[in-house]
Amino acid sequence: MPNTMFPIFLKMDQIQTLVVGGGNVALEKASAILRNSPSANLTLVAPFFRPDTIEYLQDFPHVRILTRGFHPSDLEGLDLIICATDSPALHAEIKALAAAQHLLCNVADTPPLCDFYLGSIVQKGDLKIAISTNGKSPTLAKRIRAFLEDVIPEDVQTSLEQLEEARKSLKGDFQEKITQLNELTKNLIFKKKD
Ligand SMILES: C[C@@]1(CC(=O)O)C2=NC(=C\c3[nH]c(c(CCC(=O)O)c3CC(=O)O)Cc3[nH]c(c(CC(=O)O)c3CCC(=O)O)/C=C3\N/C(=C\2)[C@@H](CCC(=O)O)[C@]3(C)CC(=O)O)/[C@H]1CCC(=O)O
Ligand SMILES: NC(=O)c1ccc[n+]([C@@H]2O[C@H](COP(=O)([O-])OP(=O)(O)OC[C@H]3O[C@@H](n4cnc5c(N)ncnc54)[C@H](O)[C@@H]3O)[C@@H](O)[C@H]2O)c1
Repeated sequence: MPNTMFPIFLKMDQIQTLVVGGGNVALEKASAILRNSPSANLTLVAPFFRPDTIEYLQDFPHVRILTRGFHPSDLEGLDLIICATDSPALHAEIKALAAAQHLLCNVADTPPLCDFYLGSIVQKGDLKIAISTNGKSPTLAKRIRAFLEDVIPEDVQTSLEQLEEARKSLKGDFQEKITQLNELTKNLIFKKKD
């Protein structure tokens, strides 16, 4: 069965996200979000925060840190929730509550409880590529990210900005614009080897 998941790119400053947990895995997931979306509306709730987590979050003063156990009322007003505690029982409880409220839920170490997976993300300026292995090997996803980071030219941002300008200034109907943009980008980044 191929990977049937549907990737989307979320505007994290327009939705509310909660990470439950304050340890290593919570830091991994919170930093994955903030690396991509520094202005994400993010809250973390946990009775105990590891020093590394607190230190990382100091650069993001708008992120709310609640130093207490998870409470079901924490789900009010949320759009996304990521479970990253050391309690599988709590994760199962949160997943059930989230499903009842149509909230999208990720349970970091339990794929069957996830409505969505985090991807490995390549970022070069405005270009962003998300990689998934269908949960089969996050390590391979990481390797493919490193490979793409290496082969995608640093000046891809310049090309993107030029294309944005061209896109705005092109005249003609929709089909003509597509033809012109296809022509402009024909030899831009990757040229098939003969
Ligand atoms: C991509 C990335 C995004 C991120 O987290 O930011 C991500 N995991 C990353 C790294 C990573 N995670 C783990 C290792 C240790 C080595 C290994 O196990 O391979 C490493 C490698 C490392 O850290 O070097 C442990 C692990 N992860 C999951 C399980 C449970 C299981 O598989 O059953 C276990 C075992 C826990 C245990 O042992 O108990 C599950 C998931 N991890 C996913 C995403 C989702 C599937 C993505 C996909 O479709 O590929 C999914 C399904 C759910 C989710 O978490 O969203 C990020 C790479 C970022 C980057 O560097 O680019
Ligand atoms: N550290 C890793 O990279 C890693 C790798 C594979 C698997 N795991 C598993 O993932 C789980 C989490 O690992 P970790 O290293 O992040 O653990 P951790 O001890 O660093 O963090 C656990 C966090 O869960 C919080 N927590 C506990 N009860 C809570 C509650 N009721 N409400 C809110 N938060 C609560 C704790 O306060 C703490 O912040 C563990 O079960 C671990 O075995 C971790």
